[in-house]
Amino acid sequence: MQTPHDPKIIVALDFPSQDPALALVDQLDPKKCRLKVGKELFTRSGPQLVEALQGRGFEVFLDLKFHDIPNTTSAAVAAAADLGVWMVNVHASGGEKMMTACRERLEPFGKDKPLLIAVTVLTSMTAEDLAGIGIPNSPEAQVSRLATLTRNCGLDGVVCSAQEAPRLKKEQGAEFQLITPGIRPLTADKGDQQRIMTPTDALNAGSDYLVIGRPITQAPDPLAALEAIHAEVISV
Ligand SMILES: O=c1ccn([C@@H]2O[C@H](COP(=O)(O)O)[C@@H](O)[C@H]2O)c(=O)[nH]1
Repeated sequence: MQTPHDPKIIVALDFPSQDPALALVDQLDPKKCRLKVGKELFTRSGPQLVEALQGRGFEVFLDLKFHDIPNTTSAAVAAAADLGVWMVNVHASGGEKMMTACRERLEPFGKDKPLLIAVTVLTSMTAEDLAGIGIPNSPEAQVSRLATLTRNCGLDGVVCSAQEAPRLKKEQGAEFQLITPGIRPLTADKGDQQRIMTPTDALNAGSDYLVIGRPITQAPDPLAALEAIHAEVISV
């Protein structure tokens, strides 16, 4: 059962500008969801929007998936920490030195440091896509490998598909956080997502947080869509 102050739903604010994002946010309750700001919205509206969301009482996952040399990436996660975000992420394929540099750079923030998460294999990717970039592993095996690297570097968890959650909880332990996009209620369009799961199945599989965008933001009534998902998952 969820605690009232640890909402499991993270609404992906994939909007082209601040106005439609805030129009939705102003209908939402920070006790029921967190918010994710990704590349499109952040590139348009920047830190000021993140501060506006935090000022409305929401915890923000800054989903910029940093992937660069250790010096650059660790400076970027420190900038995210200065913004006061709840969670920030990097690509695990940036490797051990990069992830370790990021974790170390956040240490001076103490209890105010954001959760540091690494993206494993994007939920839009299949085994064929991995083969296309020279990785012969199945998505599950590649996720598992990158999750082990991530945990060994001392990060808090990974972004993965809920399909990989049972294996990861077994291999990495209960405390290692699993953030899962690719969430699709039964009636929702799959879109470009490949490794998907319903909200209830994802929580039952071991997901700690569900990242949900279009099934809410593109719904005819986004608030009703969120409420329906919230009602579905609150008792899991
Ligand atoms: O592997 C990943 C990593 C990040 N995402 C992000 O999550 C949301 C999902 O949105 P939907 O509209 O529910 O598909 C989106 O912002 C992605 O950038 C992901 O999908 N997969």
